[in-house]
Amino acid sequence: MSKLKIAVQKSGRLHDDSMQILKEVGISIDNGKDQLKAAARNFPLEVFYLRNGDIPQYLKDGVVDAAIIGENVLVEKGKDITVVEKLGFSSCKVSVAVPKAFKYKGVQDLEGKRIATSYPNTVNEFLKQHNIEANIHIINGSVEIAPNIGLADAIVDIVSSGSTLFKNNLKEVEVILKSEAVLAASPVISDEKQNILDRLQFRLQSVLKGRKSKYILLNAPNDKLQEIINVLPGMKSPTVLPLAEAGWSSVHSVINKNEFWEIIDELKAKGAQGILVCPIDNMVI
Ligand SMILES: Nc1ncnc2c1ncn2[C@@H]1O[C@H](COP(=O)(O)OP(=O)(O)OP(=O)(O)O)[C@@H](O)[C@H]1O
Ligand SMILES: O=P(O)(O)OC[C@H]1O[C@H](OP(=O)(O)OP(=O)(O)O)[C@H](O)[C@@H]1O
Ligand SMILES: [Mg+2]
Repeated sequence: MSKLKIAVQKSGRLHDDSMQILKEVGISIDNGKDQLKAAARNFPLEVFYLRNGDIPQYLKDGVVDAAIIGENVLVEKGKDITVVEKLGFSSCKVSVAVPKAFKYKGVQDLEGKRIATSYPNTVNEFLKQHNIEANIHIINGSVEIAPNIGLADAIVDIVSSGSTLFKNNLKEVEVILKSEAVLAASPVISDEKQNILDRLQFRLQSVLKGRKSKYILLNAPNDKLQEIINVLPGMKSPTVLPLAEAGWSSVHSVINKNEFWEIIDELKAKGAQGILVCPIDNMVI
Protein backbone atom coordinates (compact mmCIF):
# COMPACT_ATOMS: atom_id res chain seq x y z
CA MET A 1 0.00 0.00 0.00
CA SER A 2 1.40 3.44 -0.86
CA LYS A 3 2.17 6.03 1.82
CA LEU A 4 1.64 9.77 1.91
CA LYS A 5 5.04 11.49 2.10
CA ILE A 6 4.77 14.53 4.32
CA ALA A 7 7.54 17.08 4.94
CA VAL A 8 7.96 18.53 8.44
CA GLN A 9 10.58 21.09 9.48
CA LYS A 10 13.65 19.21 10.75
CA SER A 11 14.34 21.65 13.54
CA GLY A 12 13.15 25.14 14.28
CA ARG A 13 9.97 26.90 15.22
CA LEU A 14 7.57 24.59 13.40
CA HIS A 15 9.01 21.22 14.40
CA ASP A 16 7.50 20.60 17.83
CA ASP A 17 3.99 21.86 17.06
CA SER A 18 3.95 19.89 13.78
CA MET A 19 4.86 16.64 15.57
CA GLN A 20 2.36 17.42 18.33
CA ILE A 21 -0.56 17.85 15.93
CA LEU A 22 0.32 14.59 14.14
CA LYS A 23 0.33 12.89 17.55
CA GLU A 24 -3.04 14.43 18.40
CA VAL A 25 -4.60 13.02 15.22
CA GLY A 26 -3.55 9.60 16.49
CA ILE A 27 -0.50 9.04 14.29
CA SER A 28 2.50 7.39 15.98
CA ILE A 29 5.83 8.15 14.35
CA ASP A 30 8.60 5.62 14.90
CA ASN A 31 11.83 7.62 14.89
CA GLY A 32 13.11 10.91 16.23
CA LYS A 33 14.21 13.90 14.18
CA ASP A 34 17.79 12.69 13.88
CA GLN A 35 16.57 10.53 11.03
CA LEU A 36 15.86 12.04 7.63
CA LYS A 37 12.61 10.12 7.39
CA ALA A 38 10.36 8.10 9.66
CA ALA A 39 7.33 5.90 9.06
CA ALA A 40 4.06 6.08 10.95
CA ARG A 41 3.06 2.87 12.69
CA ASN A 42 -0.71 3.17 12.33
CA PHE A 43 -1.36 5.37 9.28
CA PRO A 44 -0.06 5.22 5.66
CA LEU A 45 2.33 8.12 6.22
CA GLU A 46 6.07 8.76 5.97
CA VAL A 47 7.53 11.89 7.55
CA PHE A 48 10.49 13.63 5.87
CA TYR A 49 12.41 16.03 8.13
CA LEU A 50 13.55 18.95 5.96
CA ARG A 51 14.51 22.62 6.05
CA ASN A 52 11.45 24.84 5.91
CA GLY A 53 12.96 26.87 3.06
CA ASP A 54 13.61 23.76 0.93
CA ILE A 55 10.09 22.35 1.23
CA PRO A 56 8.35 24.35 -1.59
CA GLN A 57 10.71 22.88 -4.20
CA TYR A 58 10.20 19.34 -2.89
CA LEU A 59 6.44 19.87 -3.13
CA LYS A 60 6.67 21.22 -6.68
CA ASP A 61 8.85 18.29 -7.77
CA GLY A 62 6.53 15.78 -6.09
CA VAL A 63 9.38 14.46 -3.92
CA VAL A 64 6.91 14.90 -1.05
CA ASP A 65 3.11 14.87 -1.41
CA ALA A 66 2.31 17.26 1.42
CA ALA A 67 3.97 19.42 4.05
CA ILE A 68 3.48 21.34 7.24
CA ILE A 69 5.03 24.69 6.44
CA GLY A 70 4.85 28.42 7.19
CA GLU A 71 2.43 30.11 4.79
CA ASN A 72 4.99 32.93 4.36
CA VAL A 73 7.42 30.46 2.75
CA LEU A 74 4.76 29.44 0.23
CA VAL A 75 4.13 33.10 -0.64
CA GLU A 76 7.88 33.51 -1.18
CA LYS A 77 8.71 30.30 -3.02
CA GLY A 78 5.56 28.32 -3.81
CA LYS A 79 2.84 30.34 -5.50
CA ASP A 80 1.37 27.26 -7.25
CA ILE A 81 1.22 25.15 -4.08
CA THR A 82 -2.23 24.66 -2.54
CA VAL A 83 -2.95 25.40 1.09
CA VAL A 84 -5.14 22.53 2.29
CA GLU A 85 -5.71 23.61 5.89
CA LYS A 86 -4.56 26.40 8.18
CA LEU A 87 -3.20 24.86 11.37
CA GLY A 88 -3.46 27.74 13.85
CA PHE A 89 0.12 27.79 15.18
CA SER A 90 3.31 29.78 14.38
CA SER A 91 1.33 32.92 13.67
CA CYS A 92 3.50 35.78 12.48
CA LYS A 93 3.60 38.67 10.03
CA VAL A 94 6.03 39.59 7.27
CA SER A 95 6.51 43.31 7.75
CA VAL A 96 8.50 46.32 6.66
CA ALA A 97 10.45 47.94 9.50
CA VAL A 98 12.60 51.07 9.61
CA PRO A 99 14.79 52.72 12.27
CA LYS A 100 12.71 54.46 14.96
CA ALA A 101 14.16 57.83 13.92
CA PHE A 102 12.95 57.42 10.30
CA LYS A 103 9.95 59.76 9.83
CA TYR A 104 7.93 57.26 7.83
CA LYS A 105 4.72 58.56 6.23
CA GLY A 106 3.91 55.86 3.69
CA VAL A 107 5.23 53.34 1.15
CA GLN A 108 6.45 56.14 -1.10
CA ASP A 109 9.19 56.75 1.51
CA LEU A 110 10.74 53.43 0.45
CA GLU A 111 11.49 54.80 -3.07
CA GLY A 112 15.21 54.38 -3.87
CA LYS A 113 15.98 52.89 -0.45
CA ARG A 114 18.04 49.80 0.38
CA ILE A 115 15.85 47.03 1.86
CA ALA A 116 17.45 44.01 3.56
CA THR A 117 15.42 40.79 3.60
CA SER A 118 15.40 36.99 3.36
CA TYR A 119 12.15 37.23 1.36
CA PRO A 120 13.13 38.93 -1.94
CA ASN A 121 10.15 37.70 -4.02
CA THR A 122 7.66 38.86 -1.39
CA VAL A 123 9.34 42.27 -1.23
CA ASN A 124 9.54 42.60 -5.03
CA GLU A 125 5.85 41.79 -5.36
CA PHE A 126 4.96 44.32 -2.62
CA LEU A 127 7.08 47.07 -4.24
CA LYS A 128 5.61 46.32 -7.68
CA GLN A 129 2.06 46.61 -6.32
CA HIS A 130 2.91 50.05 -4.95
CA ASN A 131 4.93 51.19 -7.95
CA ILE A 132 8.06 51.66 -5.88
CA GLU A 133 11.64 51.13 -7.07
CA ALA A 134 14.06 50.08 -4.31
CA ASN A 135 17.24 48.03 -3.92
CA ILE A 136 16.84 44.66 -2.30
CA HIS A 137 19.74 43.16 -0.32
CA ILE A 138 19.29 39.45 0.36
CA ILE A 139 20.45 38.37 3.82
CA ASN A 140 19.79 34.89 5.20
CA GLY A 141 19.58 35.63 8.92
CA SER A 142 19.74 38.38 11.57
CA VAL A 143 18.15 40.78 9.10
CA GLU A 144 17.22 43.20 11.89
CA ILE A 145 20.87 44.12 12.39
CA ALA A 146 21.22 45.48 8.81
CA PRO A 147 20.08 49.10 9.41
CA ASN A 148 22.30 49.39 12.51
CA ILE A 149 25.44 48.44 10.60
CA GLY A 150 24.65 50.76 7.72
CA LEU A 151 23.76 47.98 5.29
CA ALA A 152 20.17 49.01 4.67
CA ASP A 153 17.60 51.76 5.26
CA ALA A 154 14.73 49.36 5.91
CA ILE A 155 14.12 45.64 6.37
CA VAL A 156 11.40 43.13 5.58
CA ASP A 157 11.30 40.24 8.01
CA ILE A 158 9.11 38.12 10.27
CA VAL A 159 7.50 39.90 13.19
CA SER A 160 5.70 38.12 15.98
CA SER A 161 5.93 39.73 19.43
CA GLY A 162 7.91 42.66 17.99
CA SER A 163 10.68 42.24 20.55
CA THR A 164 13.44 41.66 17.96
CA LEU A 165 12.48 44.94 16.25
CA PHE A 166 12.37 46.72 19.60
CA LYS A 167 15.81 45.45 20.63
CA ASN A 168 17.26 46.66 17.33
CA ASN A 169 15.70 50.11 17.55
CA LEU A 170 13.33 49.48 14.65
CA LYS A 171 9.60 50.05 14.17
CA GLU A 172 7.09 48.13 12.06
CA VAL A 173 5.59 50.39 9.37
CA GLU A 174 3.84 48.04 6.91
CA VAL A 175 2.40 44.54 7.27
CA ILE A 176 2.90 42.77 3.93
CA LEU A 177 1.23 39.52 4.93
CA LYS A 178 0.00 37.45 7.85
CA SER A 179 1.11 33.86 8.14
CA GLU A 180 0.56 30.69 10.16
CA ALA A 181 1.56 27.06 9.79
CA VAL A 182 -0.44 25.28 7.10
CA LEU A 183 -0.91 21.84 5.61
CA ALA A 184 0.09 22.20 1.95
CA ALA A 185 -0.22 19.76 -0.96
CA SER A 186 2.02 19.07 -3.92
CA PRO A 187 0.54 20.27 -7.24
CA VAL A 188 1.39 16.83 -8.70
CA ILE A 189 -0.12 14.66 -5.94
CA SER A 190 -1.63 11.36 -7.21
CA ASP A 191 -5.30 10.45 -6.65
CA GLU A 192 -4.28 7.65 -4.30
CA LYS A 193 -2.18 9.99 -2.12
CA GLN A 194 -4.90 12.62 -2.28
CA ASN A 195 -7.23 10.10 -0.63
CA ILE A 196 -4.80 9.63 2.25
CA LEU A 197 -4.37 13.41 2.50
CA ASP A 198 -8.17 13.81 2.71
CA ARG A 199 -8.23 11.38 5.63
CA LEU A 200 -5.42 13.26 7.36
CA GLN A 201 -7.18 16.59 6.75
CA PHE A 202 -10.43 15.24 8.21
CA ARG A 203 -8.60 14.22 11.39
CA LEU A 204 -6.77 17.54 11.60
CA GLN A 205 -10.05 19.45 11.27
CA SER A 206 -11.54 17.50 14.16
CA VAL A 207 -8.53 18.28 16.38
CA LEU A 208 -8.50 21.96 15.35
CA LYS A 209 -12.22 22.35 16.08
CA GLY A 210 -11.66 20.65 19.43
CA ARG A 211 -8.82 23.07 20.24
CA LYS A 212 -11.16 26.01 19.62
CA SER A 213 -13.93 24.67 21.83
CA LYS A 214 -14.71 23.65 25.41
CA TYR A 215 -17.25 21.22 26.81
CA ILE A 216 -19.39 22.79 29.51
CA LEU A 217 -21.64 21.12 32.12
CA LEU A 218 -23.74 23.00 34.65
CA ASN A 219 -26.73 22.73 36.94
CA ALA A 220 -29.68 25.01 36.29
CA PRO A 221 -32.88 25.68 38.25
CA ASN A 222 -35.76 24.68 35.94
CA ASP A 223 -37.38 28.11 36.10
CA LYS A 224 -34.18 29.61 34.59
CA LEU A 225 -33.54 26.79 32.13
CA GLN A 226 -34.69 28.56 28.96
CA GLU A 227 -32.69 31.71 29.72
CA ILE A 228 -29.57 29.62 30.37
CA ILE A 229 -30.07 27.54 27.21
CA ASN A 230 -30.26 30.77 25.19
CA VAL A 231 -26.67 31.55 26.22
CA LEU A 232 -25.52 28.07 25.07
CA PRO A 233 -26.25 27.27 21.44
CA GLY A 234 -24.13 24.06 21.45
CA MET A 235 -23.44 21.98 18.33
CA LYS A 236 -27.13 21.31 17.59
CA SER A 237 -28.79 22.28 20.84
CA PRO A 238 -27.70 21.70 24.44
CA THR A 239 -28.38 18.37 26.19
CA VAL A 240 -30.75 18.79 29.16
CA LEU A 241 -31.12 16.00 31.75
CA PRO A 242 -33.13 16.05 34.99
CA LEU A 243 -31.14 16.05 38.23
CA ALA A 244 -32.05 13.71 41.12
CA GLU A 245 -33.09 16.83 43.04
CA ALA A 246 -36.52 18.02 41.89
CA GLY A 247 -36.66 21.38 40.10
CA TRP A 248 -33.08 21.20 38.72
CA SER A 249 -31.54 20.10 35.44
CA SER A 250 -28.06 19.33 34.18
CA VAL A 251 -27.15 21.18 30.97
CA HIS A 252 -24.30 20.05 28.66
CA SER A 253 -23.01 22.03 25.71
CA VAL A 254 -20.02 23.12 23.62
CA ILE A 255 -18.75 26.70 23.75
CA ASN A 256 -16.19 28.72 21.84
CA LYS A 257 -12.92 28.91 23.83
CA ASN A 258 -12.51 32.63 23.05
CA GLU A 259 -15.89 33.52 24.55
CA PHE A 260 -15.34 31.30 27.58
CA TRP A 261 -15.20 33.87 30.42
CA GLU A 262 -17.99 36.07 29.03
CA ILE A 263 -20.26 33.01 28.79
CA ILE A 264 -19.40 31.87 32.35
CA ASP A 265 -20.21 35.36 33.71
CA GLU A 266 -23.54 35.37 31.91
CA LEU A 267 -24.43 31.84 33.07
CA LYS A 268 -23.63 32.68 36.70
CA ALA A 269 -25.72 35.84 36.50
CA LYS A 270 -28.64 33.77 35.18
CA GLY A 271 -28.48 31.30 38.12
CA ALA A 272 -26.29 28.44 36.81
CA GLN A 273 -24.37 26.49 39.48
CA GLY A 274 -21.65 23.80 39.60
CA ILE A 275 -20.21 24.83 36.25
CA LEU A 276 -17.57 22.40 34.88
CA VAL A 277 -15.51 23.19 31.79
CA CYS A 278 -13.50 20.44 30.07
CA PRO A 279 -11.14 20.36 27.07
CA ILE A 280 -12.24 18.59 23.87
CA ASP A 281 -9.74 16.29 22.11
CA ASN A 282 -11.69 15.84 18.89
CA MET A 283 -14.84 17.25 17.41
CA VAL A 284 -16.51 15.57 14.44
CA ILE A 285 -19.48 17.48 13.09
N1 LIG B 1 9.07 34.66 15.78
C1 LIG B 1 8.20 33.86 15.19
N2 LIG B 1 6.99 33.66 15.72
C2 LIG B 1 6.09 32.84 15.11
N3 LIG B 1 6.35 32.19 13.97
C3 LIG B 1 7.54 32.34 13.42
C4 LIG B 1 8.54 33.18 14.00
N4 LIG B 1 9.65 33.13 13.23
C5 LIG B 1 9.34 32.29 12.23
N5 LIG B 1 8.09 31.82 12.31
C6 LIG B 1 7.40 30.87 11.42
O1 LIG B 1 8.04 29.62 11.54
C7 LIG B 1 8.64 29.24 10.30
C8 LIG B 1 9.97 28.59 10.59
O2 LIG B 1 10.86 29.53 11.15
P1 LIG B 1 12.33 29.10 11.62
O3 LIG B 1 13.01 30.32 12.06
O4 LIG B 1 12.26 27.95 12.53
O5 LIG B 1 12.95 28.50 10.30
P2 LIG B 1 13.71 29.14 9.11
O6 LIG B 1 15.04 29.56 9.57
O7 LIG B 1 12.84 30.19 8.45
O8 LIG B 1 13.72 27.89 8.12
P3 LIG B 1 14.69 26.62 7.88
O9 LIG B 1 13.98 25.38 8.40
O10 LIG B 1 14.79 26.61 6.40
O11 LIG B 1 15.98 26.88 8.61
C9 LIG B 1 8.72 30.54 9.49
O12 LIG B 1 8.67 30.27 8.12
C10 LIG B 1 7.50 31.28 9.97
O13 LIG B 1 6.35 30.80 9.27
O1 LIG C 1 8.83 39.57 16.76
P1 LIG C 1 9.61 38.50 17.46
O2 LIG C 1 8.78 37.72 18.43
O3 LIG C 1 10.87 39.03 18.10
O4 LIG C 1 10.04 37.41 16.37
C1 LIG C 1 10.67 37.78 15.18
C2 LIG C 1 11.96 37.08 15.01
O5 LIG C 1 11.77 35.68 15.03
C3 LIG C 1 12.42 35.10 13.90
O6 LIG C 1 13.73 34.80 14.17
P2 LIG C 1 14.18 33.45 14.93
O7 LIG C 1 14.10 33.64 16.39
O8 LIG C 1 13.40 32.31 14.36
O9 LIG C 1 15.70 33.35 14.57
P3 LIG C 1 16.39 33.04 13.15
O10 LIG C 1 16.63 34.39 12.56
O11 LIG C 1 17.63 32.32 13.51
O12 LIG C 1 15.44 32.21 12.33
C4 LIG C 1 12.38 36.20 12.86
O13 LIG C 1 13.35 36.03 11.87
C5 LIG C 1 12.56 37.46 13.67
O14 LIG C 1 13.91 37.78 13.80
MG1 LIG D 1 13.68 32.03 12.13
